[in-house]
Amino acid sequence: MPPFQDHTIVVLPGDGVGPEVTAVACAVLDSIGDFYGHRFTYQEHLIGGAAIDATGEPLPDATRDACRAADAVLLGAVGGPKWDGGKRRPEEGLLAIRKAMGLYANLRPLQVSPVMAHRSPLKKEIVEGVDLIVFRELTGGIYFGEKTRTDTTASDLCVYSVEEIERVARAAFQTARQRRGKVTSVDKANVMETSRLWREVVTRIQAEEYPDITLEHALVDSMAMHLIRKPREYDVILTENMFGDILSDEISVLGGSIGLLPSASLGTEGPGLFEPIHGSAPDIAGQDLANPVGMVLSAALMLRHSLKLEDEADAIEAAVAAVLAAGAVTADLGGELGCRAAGDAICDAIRAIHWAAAHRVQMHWA
Ligand SMILES: NC(=O)C1=CN([C@@H]2O[C@H](COP(=O)(O)OP(=O)(O)OC[C@H]3O[C@@H](n4cnc5c(N)ncnc54)[C@H](O)[C@@H]3O)[C@@H](O)[C@H]2O)C=CC1
Ligand SMILES: CC(C)CC(=O)C(=O)O
Ligand SMILES: [Mg+2]
Repeated sequence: MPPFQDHTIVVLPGDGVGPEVTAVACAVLDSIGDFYGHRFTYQEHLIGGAAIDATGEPLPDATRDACRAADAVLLGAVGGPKWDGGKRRPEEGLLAIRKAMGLYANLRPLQVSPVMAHRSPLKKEIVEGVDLIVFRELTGGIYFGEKTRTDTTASDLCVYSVEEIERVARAAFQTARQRRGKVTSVDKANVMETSRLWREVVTRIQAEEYPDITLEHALVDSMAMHLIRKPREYDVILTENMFGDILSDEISVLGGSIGLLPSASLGTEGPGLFEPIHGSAPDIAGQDLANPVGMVLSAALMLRHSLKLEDEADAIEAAVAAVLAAGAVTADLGGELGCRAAGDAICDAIRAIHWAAAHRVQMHWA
């Protein structure tokens, strides 16, 4: 047996279902570590509402410093009604950690297998075989612009620089090169100046650096409709912060539940941050009802992108596919398992897959 390789993972459970799903992801990582020779050390830190309660701040300095020094960061979710109307908001902590770590590209992949298509509320023939990835710009746009408020008015400023658009566009085009070679850039260039700049920059980057990639532009309102009517036509979807936030929740319906979708937030250097696309789900928090799959698949993305452990990431994805096919699922997908039991099923599948592989090797040698 080779010596264990050590990896330090900062875990930010956050609020609501966050602690439930991050606990499952860590258990799945431990199962993978047992078979592939890795020892994951988890450093838990506060963020969001839990951090406000403990320190008054949604992103304490200790959390920010630990994230910057980690090999990678796993995050559950933040927010909830408890903090609505408060002086500080949990969501500020999430925006601040993304900015502090320079995570400008948020990747939200979706592949709809036949078994997922069967559980989707949309027609099977529309969703089966969907294989797309959203590249959402993550540290610019209206979420980060100046905010003002008087008794009678409120405003949120939307700002994008050429450089912010160029770097996320390059990331999307690079990925398209390894996929089916098509990028759909989504904006609102018929109305918004930031979208006109977005379209000009994306068009130039494609012409100058990625002439082999097919680029099409779509307006966000009709795109919301096309994604439900003909989702198989899309490969890489490139868009700004708020549009990407909204469209990726929409496409989660294609796969049957928002609880299934993972994400990777990446910058040019330094550790990535990995989180499911869903929020803190206060309506089901604390009841062992959350689907942990989006969080577990985020851990797989962490292995692939930050730790460069491709086989280990593949093994988690294979185990998740096996449990979904076996119907070992939570209530959002019509199943009877709780969050913890769904996690146990994934760990069991990892053991079964590993045992079968080892057994085949022995039989081959015999
Ligand atoms: N990344 C983050 O931390 C995010 C945080 N939020 C915050 O979360 C709070 C709740 O926001 P909502 O709009 O309700 O969005 P949400 O994503 O938390 O929940 C929307 C619906 O999906 C369900 N759902 C979400 N995750 C699920 C899972 N893993 N398994 C099964 N069902 C799941 C919920 O029960 C709810 O019915 C808000 O405070 C919001 O600001 C929202 C989005 C992202
Ligand atoms: C809660 C937010 C800051 C953003 C959000 O909804 C997301 O990143 O999915
Ligand atoms: Mg969102």
